Amino acid sequence: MTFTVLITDPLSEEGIQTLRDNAQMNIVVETALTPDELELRIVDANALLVRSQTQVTAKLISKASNLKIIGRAGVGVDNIDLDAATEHGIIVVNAPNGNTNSAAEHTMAMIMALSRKIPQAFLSLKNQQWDRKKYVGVELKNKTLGVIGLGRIGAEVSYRAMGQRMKVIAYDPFLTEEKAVAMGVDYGTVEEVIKKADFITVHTPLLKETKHLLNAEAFQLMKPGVQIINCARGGIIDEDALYDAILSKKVSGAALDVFEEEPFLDHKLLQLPEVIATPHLGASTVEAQENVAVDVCQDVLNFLTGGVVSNPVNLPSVPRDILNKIEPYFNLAEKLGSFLIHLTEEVIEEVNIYYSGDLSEVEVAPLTRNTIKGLLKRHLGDHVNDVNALYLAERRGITIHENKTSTTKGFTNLLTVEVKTKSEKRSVSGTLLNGLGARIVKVDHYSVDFTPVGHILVIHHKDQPGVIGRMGSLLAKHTINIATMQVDRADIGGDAIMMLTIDKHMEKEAMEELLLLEEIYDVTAIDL
Ligand SMILES: NC(=O)C1=CN([C@@H]2O[C@H](COP(=O)(O)OP(=O)(O)OC[C@H]3O[C@@H](n4cnc5c(N)ncnc54)[C@H](O)[C@@H]3O)[C@@H](O)[C@H]2O)C=CC1
Ligand SMILES: O=C(O)C(=O)COP(=O)(O)O
Repeated sequence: MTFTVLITDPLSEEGIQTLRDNAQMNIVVETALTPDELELRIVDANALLVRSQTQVTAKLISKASNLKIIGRAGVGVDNIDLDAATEHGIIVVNAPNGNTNSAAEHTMAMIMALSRKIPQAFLSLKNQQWDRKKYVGVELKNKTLGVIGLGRIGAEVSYRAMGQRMKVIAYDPFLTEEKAVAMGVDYGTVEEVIKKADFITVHTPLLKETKHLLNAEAFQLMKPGVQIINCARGGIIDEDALYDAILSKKVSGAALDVFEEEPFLDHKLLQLPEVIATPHLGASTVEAQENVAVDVCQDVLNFLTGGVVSNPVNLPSVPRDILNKIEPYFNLAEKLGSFLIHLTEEVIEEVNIYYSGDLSEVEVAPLTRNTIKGLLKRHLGDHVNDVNALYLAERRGITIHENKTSTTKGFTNLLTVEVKTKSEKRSVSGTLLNGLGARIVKVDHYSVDFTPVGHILVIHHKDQPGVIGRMGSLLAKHTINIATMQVDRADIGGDAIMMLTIDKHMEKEAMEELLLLEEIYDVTAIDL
């Protein structure tokens, strides 16, 4: 099988080579496509690789009928419509670690260039002016740097600023006072950071909550003469408010690497002598580009060849050691879901999943996704996958509860899935037997033991002599060979169940004839 990988932003060749080395990958590099051209090219793509420039909109995703994965060679995924990708079952991966250092170094370069007006002085010198008075700067030593967003880059910038003998005060929703002390920074609320800082640098993602985080109101609270740095995302700072704050002299300088609209050739902020800027160069170093391209291409390759990805954005990331423990259960979970969905024809309102024994001690979210994937596939088809299973269930109003219990019923691990509809509750339990793989061991309250593969018949009947023989003869008449068979009953002469695995698909006609047998209440044929 060949996979088409479409690359639409410039990516380091070192990364692309990882893909080229695999004979299954057909690499198409097209870095100058218009949005209309991209809509045509996306149709054949199985993977799309981008940086910040390609806009991966919901409209584009709706045309991407063969797309399985979007790889972002970098951190920010605000150019990708994540909801649309998730809804279409497309996994999004990024490369969050490879450009941290470069982005932090660029931020420091901007702070130093800003404080000493280096770009302005250079420009003036190039214009044959030897002007020393105009370009008097300020020292960084003993000044306070306010850091908003103390993640990977924010932290690296803080350490470097401390090296310049700056004081650092930071705000991040995940920052505790203890952690701040351990890092050597002061802890503050956004308002405290904004009020106390001589330089303010933002390092958050662009989210609903961070859009225009620095707005007219925030500028009001700042120290007169404050200097502003944005090497994170355009939109975190309200550009109109920054423009006004510079004109009013509240802000004495700003260094911007990113903008609300990119790319551009003309921007009103660049008309102001207090503003220095670079065209989104934070991650533009040889090292960072190599790192992010290698990381993201490796993840794309892993995903397309059935492996596990390291940096999923629209799936919770599970550490490798935990994944190793739960991966063997993926098939069991999906099979239980696929089996159970056949036991009811009513609308499912609730799913309860019980994890017991060994399973009560591990991270089970990926197993829940596999179970729900199995459940939904019968009616929604093969486009249901790990990425969109929970989203699709939620959209259908199905509530899902995960429960961990210590009741193992003698099994070392037991996974029970129960569905509730308006009028009934159906359940199935399975286990992973050492060396024997997945087994279904309970269907509703009946004990059984069979491998959930192939053609399965679930027959509810009255416990009575002769019924098994009549059923066997009828299947023989239709040349249906029984591979395995189990019987269990509630009471002698009461309700009973037969679980059969058969060697071919059960045709409708044979089903109807089985139902004519007076002791048989219902028959469900399941192909797993
Ligand atoms: N200019 C460039 O070329 C580059 C820009 N970036 C951008 O830098 C930003 C940060 O990247 P990383 O540090 O790698 O991400 P990260 O995820 O490690 O850190 C982001 C931090 O922002 C915090 N945060 C979220 N909402 C916040 C809020 N309302 N107030 C304060 N903090 C908040 C998060 O808790 C997190 O700790 C991203 O927007 C990324 O896209 C990253 C690399 C290069
Ligand atoms: O990684 C990020 O978030 C960046 O902003 C880098 O963007 P780029 O890959 O250089 O277009």
